[in-house]
Amino acid sequence: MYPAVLIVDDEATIIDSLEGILSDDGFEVIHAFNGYEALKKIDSHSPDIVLLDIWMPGMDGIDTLKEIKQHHPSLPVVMITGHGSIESAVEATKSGAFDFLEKPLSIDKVILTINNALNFRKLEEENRYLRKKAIKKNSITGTSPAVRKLYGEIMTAAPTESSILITGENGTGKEMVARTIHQFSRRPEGPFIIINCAAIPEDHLESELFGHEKGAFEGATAKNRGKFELAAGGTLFLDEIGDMSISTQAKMLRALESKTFQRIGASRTLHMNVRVITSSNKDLDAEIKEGRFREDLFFRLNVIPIHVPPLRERRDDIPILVDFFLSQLAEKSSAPKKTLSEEALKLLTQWHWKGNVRELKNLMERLSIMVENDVIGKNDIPAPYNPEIDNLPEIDDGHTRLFTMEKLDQAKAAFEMEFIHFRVDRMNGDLQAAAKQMGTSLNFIKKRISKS
Ligand SMILES: Nc1ncnc2c1ncn2[C@@H]1O[C@H](COP(=O)(O)OP(=O)(O)OP(=O)(O)O)[C@@H](O)[C@H]1O
Repeated sequence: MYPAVLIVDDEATIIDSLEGILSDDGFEVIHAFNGYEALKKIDSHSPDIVLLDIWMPGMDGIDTLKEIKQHHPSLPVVMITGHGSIESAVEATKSGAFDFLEKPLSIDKVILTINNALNFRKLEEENRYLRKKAIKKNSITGTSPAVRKLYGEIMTAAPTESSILITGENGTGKEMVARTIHQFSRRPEGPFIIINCAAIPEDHLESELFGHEKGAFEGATAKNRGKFELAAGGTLFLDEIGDMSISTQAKMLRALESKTFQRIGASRTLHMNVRVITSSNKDLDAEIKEGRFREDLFFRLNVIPIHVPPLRERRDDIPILVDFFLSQLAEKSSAPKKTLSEEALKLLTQWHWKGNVRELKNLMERLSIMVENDVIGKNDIPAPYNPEIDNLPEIDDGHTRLFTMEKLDQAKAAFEMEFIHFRVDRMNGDLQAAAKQMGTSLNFIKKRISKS
């Protein structure tokens, strides 16, 4: 299919000559003599690019451009201008024109500009596609009322510029929520920068956040841009904010209030252009009471609070998450997708999931590697998730000791003792029950135990 170019000009001679040149170059050409006709032709012919004369009677080029951009924001528009009309050119740029062609038109320049615009559009489309894919990959799986409520909160908060504090236990998906907010924010094309306050030594955190000049402190051998600069135009996600020291908290508050900051060792003040999202798995109210977290900073960060509930409070999501992770793993390893038997799934929906979604994700990875069958059964679920499978004791020491024995009888007896004690412990000291389980008599056990 040939790319379609819409030429909009009130001068028939310009249209004729451009039409001739572009048709010879393999473009499909459509024309319009004024802005109104152009808007109609865009709707009826869906051109790939518009060449638009800036000076036209009636609706002029700038007004037509504004209308086009309002209804077709991704359609590239190249303005055709008279020589030296700088003011109109500036206004057209502000209104979203892709480029300019100056009259008298040069054929080579026209073709080059059209191709640039078409390539740019293709790139933009690719970006949009990749972004959609990223959103899908990062999307919060789950249909429980808790997750639906969370989605609602994310969608309300995302398009604002307010600070957001995300709370929730480890592994509940706080980072994922922050990424989703960024993707649906007003700045999705901007960077999403993460800094984990707990993972960075206290004396490095300030320079990581604000950057430093060469020589600002011992070891600062080169200038370094901080995360506030790197996140410009995008979102800065401060994970585990509860671990930030009081002195860094003070600097952070100052920066957020003034919307400016300085690199360490610099005199120049930089303007801050970031959306700040923070997260914490600590109870910040308690931290404030203990004097470890500044209340004024908390209010600054907590303009919109979002709580991510633990997995045990949204067990309905477990089957969906299991299916989601198993699909993801199958895709990654190009192997057939595994499923969980009903009994196996039942076991998992009963577990308390202290490590939340991360723990579930890790278990699915482990099972998909360890289990050969396509259906993962109840017996494949390991301890401690499966109460019917014993949690084996730490036998390493005993193991070594048994293997240092030379005589088989001696090793057998030693093993027997360990085994009996272990089984009796498992039955909370109930010798009768342990004997039954082991298939021996009560007397036999008693004798053995009295020997030890
Ligand atoms: N609802 C969900 N759907 C799909 N994957 C999820 C979901 N929630 C969490 N995950 C996955 O679980 C893992 C842990 O999530 P994430 O890192 O966002 O949690 P977190 O709360 O930020 O953890 P931490 O407090 O330890 O930093 C990630 O691999 C993430 O992709």
